[in-house]
Amino acid sequence: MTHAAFPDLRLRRTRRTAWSRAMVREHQLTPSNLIWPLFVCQGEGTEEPIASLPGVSRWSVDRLVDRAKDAVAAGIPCLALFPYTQPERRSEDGAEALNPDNLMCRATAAVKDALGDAIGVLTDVALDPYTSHGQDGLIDEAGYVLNDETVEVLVGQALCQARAGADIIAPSDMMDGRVGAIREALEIEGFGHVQIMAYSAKYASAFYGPFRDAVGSRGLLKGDKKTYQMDPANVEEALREVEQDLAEGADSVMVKPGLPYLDVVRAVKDAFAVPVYAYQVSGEYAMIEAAAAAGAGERDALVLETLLAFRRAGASGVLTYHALHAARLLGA
Ligand SMILES: NCc1[nH]cc(CCC(=O)O)c1CC(=O)O
Ligand SMILES: [Mg+2]
Repeated sequence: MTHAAFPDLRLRRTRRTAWSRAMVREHQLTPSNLIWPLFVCQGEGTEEPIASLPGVSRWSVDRLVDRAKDAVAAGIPCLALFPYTQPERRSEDGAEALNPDNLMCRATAAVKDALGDAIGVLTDVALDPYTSHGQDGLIDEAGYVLNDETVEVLVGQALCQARAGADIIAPSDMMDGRVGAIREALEIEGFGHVQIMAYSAKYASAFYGPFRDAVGSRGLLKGDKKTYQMDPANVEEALREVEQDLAEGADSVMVKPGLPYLDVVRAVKDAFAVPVYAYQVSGEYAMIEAAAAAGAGERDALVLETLLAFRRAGASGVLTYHALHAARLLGA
């Protein structure tokens, strides 16, 4: 019923003041929704800026611990660690992933030694930072990534990370069956408490470029990852991937990239009552930074709006290179 002069529905009424907007806000973003991905490099006192990710650097283990302390102070509950492996330690079979003294293991142990349970450490399981060909697994003569042979190595990599103190193992390789194999090995080896966050719906995306610079695999990678990462056209297949990883023992699942795949986040959240995470990946970060640098948008507002969008889509949390900045904005 509408009167000539008075609409009977005034949705603007509750938007009039900040206090009122706060009262009717449907979704919240807090620092506890953020996971901060950090890159680790060799050395001491070292910071190596990454050109394609302005504002993001690789840190030597000692300086990584300082970043972890920053995260704790800002209320971030978890870090995700990625190594830049020295070229001479990369090989066809990625054996460095199994070295208990590799950069990832040393970084994980250092953060855990310094901070204990004040912060969680999530470690990435996949071979691309360690292989001389940049693929996430072992390849045959034709360059095809072998599934079952790769899973065996990933199990060893996961155990290596768990022994170093990893709290959450995050397989990002997209091999079939790796979650179950890793879960079983963790149980047998006494790591029943270690979580698995599965990169379940990981797409073969054009948004990973700066990450490959950060871990040093961009120049090495020949071809693409389309025989294991998902086709951006598919969403039903994402649900099947998630279903399988949950059946195999994943504690939480991830959709990656983030913003272009919010529909997938929502579909997964609606279909399964589990924690769903999204990865706002390197190319998304770079887009926001480029927009801000070009004066096309205001950085802080772009960061907070995009992160809130993940919450609206149903994500429990977001992996984002803006985590520290966002957490500080939210805490202010
Ligand atoms: N296992 C590889 C891995 N783990 C996380 C990212 C990308 C993250 C980002 O772009 O921020 C990738 C890249 C890839 O699949 O090539
Ligand atoms: Mg799968």
